[in-house]
Amino acid sequence: MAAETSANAKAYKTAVIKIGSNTLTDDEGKCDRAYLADLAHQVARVRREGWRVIIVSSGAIPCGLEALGLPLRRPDDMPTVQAAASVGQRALLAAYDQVFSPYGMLTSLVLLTRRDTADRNAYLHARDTFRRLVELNAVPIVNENDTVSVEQIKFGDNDTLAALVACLANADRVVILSDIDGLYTSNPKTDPSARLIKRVDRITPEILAGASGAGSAVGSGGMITKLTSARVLGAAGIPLVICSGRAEDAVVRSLADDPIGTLFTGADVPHEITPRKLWIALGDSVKGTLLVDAGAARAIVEDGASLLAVGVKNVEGEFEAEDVVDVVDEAGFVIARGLARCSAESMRSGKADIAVHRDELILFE
Ligand SMILES: Nc1ncnc2c1ncn2[C@@H]1O[C@H](COP(=O)(O)OP(=O)(O)O)[C@@H](O)[C@H]1O
Ligand SMILES: N[C@@H](CCC(=O)OP(=O)(O)O)C(=O)O
Repeated sequence: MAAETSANAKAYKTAVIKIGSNTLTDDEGKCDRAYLADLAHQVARVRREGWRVIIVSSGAIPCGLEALGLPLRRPDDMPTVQAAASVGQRALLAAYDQVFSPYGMLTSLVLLTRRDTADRNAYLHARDTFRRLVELNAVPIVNENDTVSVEQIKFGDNDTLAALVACLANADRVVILSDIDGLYTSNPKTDPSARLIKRVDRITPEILAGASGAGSAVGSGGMITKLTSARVLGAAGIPLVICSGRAEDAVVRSLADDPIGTLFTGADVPHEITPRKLWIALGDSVKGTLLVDAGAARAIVEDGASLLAVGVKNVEGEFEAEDVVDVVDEAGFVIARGLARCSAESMRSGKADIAVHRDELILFE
């Protein structure tokens, strides 16, 4: 496959396609090779239409359990989970290779933990590598490095990882292939009156209130992590489609603007998301919450100002300076995420001046 030069780097669009474990496995919980073959066919089609594709694939753990002949449900002990991920990641990549190579598509493997994008240098390396892989026309298969991930450096779900990869790769669209056919007004598995929402221009408090966690023993994150990812992608101006991975031609339709699932349109005027801001948004875990008054909320959202401590009405959680905190408005809606300039204790004691500097604040609104 010929490598492209950077001179024609804009001749294609980049899609990040995230495939959940439920989508990738059959009813018994085994890797569904027929499904992967259909996926490869679809990827080959969209590539002919000018898309370059990065796949964020779950499924290492179930595929490892299958290969090891272990019961096909998530083990309780971490060493078995991590060993299964190690065996399964290899098996999964072999399965991808088998279905992609007949189309002349070359796969690559990228396994990440939070640590790999945690400092600016590591982040920039990851960004450059993704962009180069896409330029070289490879199909990167990305997953969390479950074999070495421990709690402190875990993304924990591939929805977050997909959003991070999309921002790193400067993607034009993200598709989440899920076990559900889109975002509903509430979880349809527990609420029969839930309705599918076909288009979302803004993620409102009502939409967030209707989202809950994973709906199966295999999936992780559920709709909550998808919506957090959607907000970051929205701020970056990257549209997202969430649809059923099992719907016919799901990938082709999602990239062809043929209505399917739920489309999150993203901001018309994207915020500039610097590497540091992206890391704040997705790279670290949130340690506390700052509830701000209406004036402070307006100042940060409308004027792009820093968050001053006088505007913070309540500080929740115990955090130190440089920890990640959510900024919520008086209704409890998360409007931004940022790095605390000082500890929770100093904010409560009124000693602080700036609570979060604007260069370290990512706005979701
Ligand atoms: N508002 C909602 N709309 C749709 N699904 C929801 C909602 N709230 C929670 N869910 C749950 O999220 C699940 C999808 O996420 P998840 O379990 O992580 O699977 P996957 O990895 O296949 O995407 C759905 O099966 C559903 O049970
Ligand atoms: N990294 C794990 C999957 C984690 C995950 O997010 O799963 P899912 O919610 O099914 O997309 C694996 O490869 O099995």
